[in-house]
Amino acid sequence: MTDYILEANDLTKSFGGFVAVNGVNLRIKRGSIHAIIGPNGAGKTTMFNLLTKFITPTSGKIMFNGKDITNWKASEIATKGIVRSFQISAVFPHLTALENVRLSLQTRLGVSYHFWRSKALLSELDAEAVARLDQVGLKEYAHLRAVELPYGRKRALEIATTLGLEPELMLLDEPTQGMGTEDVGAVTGLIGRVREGRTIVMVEHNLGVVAELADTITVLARGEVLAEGPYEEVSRNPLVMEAYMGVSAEEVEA
Ligand SMILES: Nc1ncnc2c1ncn2[C@@H]1O[C@H](COP(=O)(O)OP(=O)(O)OP(=O)(O)O)[C@@H](O)[C@H]1O
Repeated sequence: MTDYILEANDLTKSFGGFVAVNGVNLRIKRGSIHAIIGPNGAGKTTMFNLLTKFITPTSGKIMFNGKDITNWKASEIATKGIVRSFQISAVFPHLTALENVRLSLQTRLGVSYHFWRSKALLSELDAEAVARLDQVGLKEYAHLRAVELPYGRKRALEIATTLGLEPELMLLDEPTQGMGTEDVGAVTGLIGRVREGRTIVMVEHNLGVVAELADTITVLARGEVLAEGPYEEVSRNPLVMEAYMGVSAEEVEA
């Protein structure tokens, strides 16, 4: 098995004449947390959508565990161990936290349509769902409907439903977006806890979160890789500072 769970080779995506991602090479090390950052319009979301197969690349290749998955469908990858966190709206608002997690477990086990046949299976699923909720600090919220949960807890629920699918590779799209300091801390801690035994790729704007969690950071700018490395290294890179602050690399160095 290769050291890299996911690799993008010369990945390009054009929308009409506009090149949003341009010849990007990316290697995600097994067991790591890898963050993709960059200023607005850098191509992060496009890259994320390419890696999770929501959109098809114009050219280039994506390899997962050494297998070419470039032409796989989004629906196929989930059953192969790659799970993308869903937007909050995808957590069913009127189901309870427990029911939401149970649904993800049913999806994993392929029992969506006949789960009602077995009471034993249902209680087994319930026990596992409670364990997942406990893992993300939501056990005592199990019987609240998702809509009743505060924002940060909804994100935790979203992560619990993602975990329910037992992903080998978890892709998180801005996990702390729109959160207050307290929730950011809670979700950062949570990601740190659930990383055990898996690889996490995340697009994240909050550099504090990235500094705390990421082993490797890829900085995108104008659709290309500007820098890559650990936080201490990329945060001192004048090209990165320039991209973020809009001053020239020479000015930054001066
Ligand atoms: N479907 C599309 N059609 C045309 N242009 C697109 C499309 N999707 C993205 N783009 C363009 O590609 C560029 C990169 O967009 P993308 O959303 O990937 O950037 P981003 O780094 O995620 O930005 P942000 O931080 O603002 O979310 C932008 O200029 C955007 O306008």
